[in-house]
Amino acid sequence: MADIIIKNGYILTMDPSLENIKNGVVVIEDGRIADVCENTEETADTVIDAQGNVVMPGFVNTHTHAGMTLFRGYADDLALSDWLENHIWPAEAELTASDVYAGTRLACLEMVKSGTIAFADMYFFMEEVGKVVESSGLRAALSYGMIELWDEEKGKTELKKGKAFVNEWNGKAGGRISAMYGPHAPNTCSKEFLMKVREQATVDNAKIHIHVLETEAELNQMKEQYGMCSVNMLDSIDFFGPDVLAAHCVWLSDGDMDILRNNNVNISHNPVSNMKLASGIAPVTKLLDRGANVCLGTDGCASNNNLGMFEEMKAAALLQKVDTMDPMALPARQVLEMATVNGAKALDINSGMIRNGYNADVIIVDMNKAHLSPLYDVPSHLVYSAGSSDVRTTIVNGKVLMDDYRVICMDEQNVIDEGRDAAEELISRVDAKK
Ligand SMILES: O=c1[nH]cnc2c1ncn2[C@@H]1O[C@H](CO)[C@@H](O)[C@H]1O
Ligand SMILES: [Zn+2]
Repeated sequence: MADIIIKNGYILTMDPSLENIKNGVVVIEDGRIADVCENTEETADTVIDAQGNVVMPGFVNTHTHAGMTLFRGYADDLALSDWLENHIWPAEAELTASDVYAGTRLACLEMVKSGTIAFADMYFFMEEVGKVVESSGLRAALSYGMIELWDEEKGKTELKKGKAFVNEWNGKAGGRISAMYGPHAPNTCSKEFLMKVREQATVDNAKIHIHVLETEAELNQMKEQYGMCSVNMLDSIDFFGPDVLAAHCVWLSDGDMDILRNNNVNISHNPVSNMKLASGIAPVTKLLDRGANVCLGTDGCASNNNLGMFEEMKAAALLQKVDTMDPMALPARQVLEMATVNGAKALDINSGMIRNGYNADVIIVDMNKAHLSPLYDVPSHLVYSAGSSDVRTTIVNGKVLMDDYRVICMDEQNVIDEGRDAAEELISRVDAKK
């Protein structure tokens, strides 16, 4: 007997070797997808009727600072340097472990509700993030954000903290958690420090998560300091490889794109954050044309201001169209791949497709809605018309985290209340310091 059978749904497999099934069945057993077919004789403890729904792989959000939900709407409409240096960093200086716990719970609640099954996080007090991920049932690739700022002593303690986190958390929660090294960016960490991080990551067999060329200011600073851009500098120290997740990558030359592609670097595109902070437009179409693995991320809630992947997909598609002045650029199907298949590849998890043997990380999207009728083309609706609140059911590792709009893995109202309380106290501490 199977654990879960989802029947009568439109199965959007995202598997290039398996066509979508108009009225199909997904069988889940021991955390894995055991069968994808038109009919089954199999029985299960839980049978979900997905009539009028789309059954698809859940989203992978490849760049977040989950705890920053506490700063949602706190400092908007500012330039990135002003935003970060005068508002966010002073506020983060007051953050406590319990704040990050509350903020991350709020983030995980939002992700479960909006169909995200895994996320790549870079922040502080990462043990708290680990605890929240472990109890929520989600998957995550977690990294302690190391900010060295050309201070050798600080660099040593930062790397030590990063390493302690990697050693303790890599592979935790039955493999749902992986731990990465998180050097913040090439303009906040020295070349020497980045070399040490690269070496340590190889020794520990851990991946690396880093911001790369998010702004023109970073590009200019790097040129002044090293006589070359971030990508060339990182390439000169053999930093790149398929184990690197580079967020943003907005200010790339054609040569940079070749370097990223040739080194199989995973690129997390964050269009909403890039638009909100006016960072620029990443050359996504060119990267994809080269065969680079480009996935999607929301960035933190202070620059988005939510963690919804539906919005992110739509923004990604529209932004490429207007940038290239080509309405055929980044079509719906391709942007869905970025949000699922490519994200799973970046985090090296067997998710992102509805395929036999893959992780049972499945979402059910309710299409029986006014704004989703009529329905001609499923990918088109998912990218251009659907929204986070259309997700009905979220399953991760074969466990139902949200069942028919009811969150099971946590107490929803409690998480909202505690997040709000933590934010209020945090900001009053910040104000008191002014
Ligand atoms: O868009 C961004 N660019 C650069 N840094 C960011 C962005 N969003 C958040 N952080 C910052 O990165 C650190 C994570 O450890 C935090 O300081 C967070 O505020
Ligand atoms: Zn970021």
